[in-house]
Amino acid sequence: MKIVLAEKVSPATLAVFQQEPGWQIVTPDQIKNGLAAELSDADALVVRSAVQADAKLLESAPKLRVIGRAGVGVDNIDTDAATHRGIVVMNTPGANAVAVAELTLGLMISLARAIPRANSTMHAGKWDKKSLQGQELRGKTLGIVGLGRIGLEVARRAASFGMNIIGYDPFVAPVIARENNVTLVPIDDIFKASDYLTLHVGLTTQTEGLINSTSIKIMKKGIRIINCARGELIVEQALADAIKSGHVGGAALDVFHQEPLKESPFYNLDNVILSPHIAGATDEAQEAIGIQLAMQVRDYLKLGVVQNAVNLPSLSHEEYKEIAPYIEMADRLGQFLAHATPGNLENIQISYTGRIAAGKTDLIRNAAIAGIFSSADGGSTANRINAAAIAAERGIRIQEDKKEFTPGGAGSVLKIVLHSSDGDASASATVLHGNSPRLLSYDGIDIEAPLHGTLVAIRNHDVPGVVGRIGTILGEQSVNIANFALGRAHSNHSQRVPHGQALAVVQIDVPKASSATAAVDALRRVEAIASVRLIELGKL
Ligand SMILES: NC(=O)c1ccc[n+]([C@@H]2O[C@H](COP(=O)([O-])OP(=O)(O)OC[C@H]3O[C@@H](n4cnc5c(N)ncnc54)[C@H](O)[C@@H]3O)[C@@H](O)[C@H]2O)c1
Ligand SMILES: O=C(O)[C@H](O)COP(=O)(O)O
Repeated sequence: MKIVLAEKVSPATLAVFQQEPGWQIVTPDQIKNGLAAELSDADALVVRSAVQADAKLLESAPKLRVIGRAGVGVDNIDTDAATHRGIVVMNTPGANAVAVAELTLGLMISLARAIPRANSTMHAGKWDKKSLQGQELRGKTLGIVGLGRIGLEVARRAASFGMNIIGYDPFVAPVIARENNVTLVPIDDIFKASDYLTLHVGLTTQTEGLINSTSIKIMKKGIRIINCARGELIVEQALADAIKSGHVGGAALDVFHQEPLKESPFYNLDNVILSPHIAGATDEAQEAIGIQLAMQVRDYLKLGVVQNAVNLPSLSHEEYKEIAPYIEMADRLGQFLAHATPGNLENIQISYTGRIAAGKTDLIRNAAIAGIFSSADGGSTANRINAAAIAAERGIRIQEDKKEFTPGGAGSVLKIVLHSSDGDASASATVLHGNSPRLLSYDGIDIEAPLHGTLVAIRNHDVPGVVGRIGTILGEQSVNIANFALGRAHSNHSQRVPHGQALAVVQIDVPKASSATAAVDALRRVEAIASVRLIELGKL
């Protein structure tokens, strides 16, 4: 495996990767011919906030499977382009929350007590005591926009200063706010009531330019604004103008539209404190982030475990372990069904029944689609990350339904129905003995067959002698049978399979048996034959 660390990460990050025998780790100082060239054979890319992992850069990384963001914000990564290419993007939520919260409190106190100016005047040999009288935080109103991991850490600390805390976050439960002494209010009330306003939201189309000339106008005179989230949340010129006019009493900014900051409307404004995007940069946070990210990237590359992905729902290690056999089963079921089904695909219907229906099913869905595509077109680039996106691009509709509880305790069953130009085809499967994928039905005929190795699916007339002849032909061709499963059509079962037909799914010990299957196909009483080879895909 080749891991490219495009930005400085803690030594602990490197140590995790270095423990893997044979893994090549490229550190930022070893990147001599540009990042794009380095990525041409890389499996993983690790970035912080400076490197722009855009669509163009990703084009130069044909083997890339994962981008690890050592931190929280992923606005420097084109996650759509990554998803399209089947690349998982993962970050380390929460690992730097305390670091950012502590700097936020530090900046609030610095604004209240003009600590930077006290320091610089002293270093200039001045004793400027008279101009340095400040205010207390106690009793002031703090408005927090974004009550996620960082926002709540800020709230807890601000409460100990005796501040009144109001917050705005449309996605937080009132109980969480209450438990952290935060009163939830509409965003305009945050602007109107806050003495201090701190931003802790990610950069999205909703949050970009949140602080602008219009929102500033309704803010309380003298408000102080702290931004340790993303520069683009603030229209910088509007804030600088409001500070110059005295409407805004001060600002402390850790993040900017352009980083590194080269020129700024905030330069030389006395009551503006600037820091170079250091809110998350503490020894403790970087150590925690580095170890967490390296382990996530390693586990994904080695085991396929997807943790803290931003382009797929996150799974804990335990959740992943539970659904991993169903992911594999879905892939094989998709392959089986697509191989055995002719026609142009229009619609894929995936039904989850039992325990799997209660959990996160995106990876199972994507694996099923990837399996279908891998059989349908040999050169498919669909994988378990991008399969649903590729289906959407191809105009293939995906329908999903879930039934958590089933009468009779049938366990977890996945059913796929392919609607194609030639009609419908369906198959269902489950996992037995912990990790053995089993076919349960095909085209409405119940059967119980292993979903691995090389399978030959044969539809024949349900009359005596056919099964024996199939066995004889395979034997004559020296094809050993590993498993022979039989099922029969019942009336009202399937329109595709008329009553009086049977299904045999034969697992054979050779990867190909063209002459044997041709001989079986030639049997007078065999209605149809489809040869299916299911490949052991391993983990992602
Ligand atoms: N300066 C730094 O070094 C630094 C370090 C870490 C994080 N950050 C930034 O801080 C941001 C917050 O980090 P976090 O770990 O708390 O993330 P988080 O995902 O835990 O919290 C973000 C919160 O914002 C809320 N939210 C989303 N849209 C909103 C909207 N329109 N209005 C109000 N709230 C909204 C979400 O519900 C969530 O609770 C990150 O996205 C990142 O950009 C900066
Ligand atoms: O989103 C984050 O985690 C912060 O912006 C930290 O960015 P950094 O890794 O470049 O310090």
